[in-house]
Amino acid sequence: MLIRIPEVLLSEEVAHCRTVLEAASWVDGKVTAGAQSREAKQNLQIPQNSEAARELGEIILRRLGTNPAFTSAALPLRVYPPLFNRYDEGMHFGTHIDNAIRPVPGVNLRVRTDLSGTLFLTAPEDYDGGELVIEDTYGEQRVKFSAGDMVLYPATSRHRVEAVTRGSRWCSFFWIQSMVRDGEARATLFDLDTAIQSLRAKSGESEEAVRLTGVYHNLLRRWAEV
Ligand SMILES: O=C(O)CCC(=O)C(=O)O
Ligand SMILES: [Fe+2]
Repeated sequence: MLIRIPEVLLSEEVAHCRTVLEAASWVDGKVTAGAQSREAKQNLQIPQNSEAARELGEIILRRLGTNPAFTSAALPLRVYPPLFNRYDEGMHFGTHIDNAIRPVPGVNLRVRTDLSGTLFLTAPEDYDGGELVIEDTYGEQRVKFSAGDMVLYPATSRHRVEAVTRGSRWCSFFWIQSMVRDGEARATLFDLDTAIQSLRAKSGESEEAVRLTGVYHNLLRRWAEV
């Protein structure tokens, strides 16, 4: 399941990110790649331990923490500190799969990558190419969202970033360990939660809405690891 989460960052926050990133130093993206993806990866990143990554990562984590769509879709237990990449003209990232386990630098913590996220920091009209292509069970999905929006997709999917042919594509990317490891169970909970929210919006509180909310929490209790 691939989900678009609109307006994770407001336009002034995107602008702030870009200003900070413009002044940051960029290094070869291979520094955080696994053995296979290292061969496929050709982009730039800012170092994980830089002040810029820390400051912007905190802004993004704060926003995600209060985003109802992200919370409902990801049911996050841990979010990997956001990283920042860019693809200038000719850069791309060939087909790969993200590492299953990522140690968080500087702390004794590992994140199991259940979900991958890309948060777009460049408006789609400012570059050509650069689509994130995700191999879903329904076929290939080509993703290029507005600046401030993010895509959340199963980290089990093979994916690639097409070569940029004009301009430069800037993003933040990170991984999420979900409280609900199984993707189908997570998708069922997301569907149920979405239906309950829409039922409440249409008809207010009702006996049925209360019962369904109970079902949601009882399933979550069965399936969640915290
Ligand atoms: O740039 C992107 O959207 C995805 C980056 C990616 O797949 C990765 O770093 O593993
Ligand atoms: Fe990836």
